[in-house]
Amino acid sequence: MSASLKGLYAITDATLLPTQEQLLFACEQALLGGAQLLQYREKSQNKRKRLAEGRALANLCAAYQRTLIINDDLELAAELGVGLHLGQKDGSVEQARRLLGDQAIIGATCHQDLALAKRAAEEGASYVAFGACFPSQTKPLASRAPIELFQNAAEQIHLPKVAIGGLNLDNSAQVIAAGAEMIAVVHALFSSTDIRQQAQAFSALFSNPV
Ligand SMILES: Cc1ncc(COP(=O)(O)OP(=O)(O)O)c(N)n1
Ligand SMILES: Cc1ncsc1CCOP(=O)(O)O
Repeated sequence: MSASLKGLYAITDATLLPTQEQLLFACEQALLGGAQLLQYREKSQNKRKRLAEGRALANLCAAYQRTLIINDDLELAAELGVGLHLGQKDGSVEQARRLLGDQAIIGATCHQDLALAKRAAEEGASYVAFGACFPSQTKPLASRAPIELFQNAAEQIHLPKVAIGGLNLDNSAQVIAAGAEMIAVVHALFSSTDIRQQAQAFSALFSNPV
């Protein structure tokens, strides 16, 4: 299945979605609302829980022909046969590419650093992620990336660029206009009382740029 690396990138959060039932319901709503990528971001060390939830999300994504991305955990991504997102301390993109194969979607955190993005591209990343664009409730200590970075990146990095951090319906349009192909959202999506409708509203920003 070839993934579309343009649009809304939904990222789960265990505080907002503590049970597997809530997780699956919320993620299905996000997919129904048009999320193109879904990332399972689960920081617990409970391997059994991570495997069970990861497997359930992989099945859900397969049913909707969307791609699941596992945050940080190459072993779990390989076991499920899905994509992977790596932070700078989570292992090398090159090694992940060797293990997961040519078709896997592999993303890399590049903070606000174009040199990191160039290296990720050379190592075989599918997308690069910059942020935090705005103050983030989910990750308050995340370093900040200026919006202008996306304009500079457009000339130098020939991969889809994902924006993350504090993105909501009021501030995402300017990041898309600056050149981000995807916006990755946790709080403004999964804290919504109507996740499907919220996902639709985020997705519409890509078809109706302001
Ligand atoms: C799409 C996307 N971009 C950046 C991150 C941050 O990843 P990382 O640096 O590994 O930090 P944690 O998410 O592990 O706190 C991401 N998860 N997804
Ligand atoms: C994982 C991560 N990395 C930088 S900001 C962030 C959290 C994004 O969550 P939110 O959309 O709630 O700000």
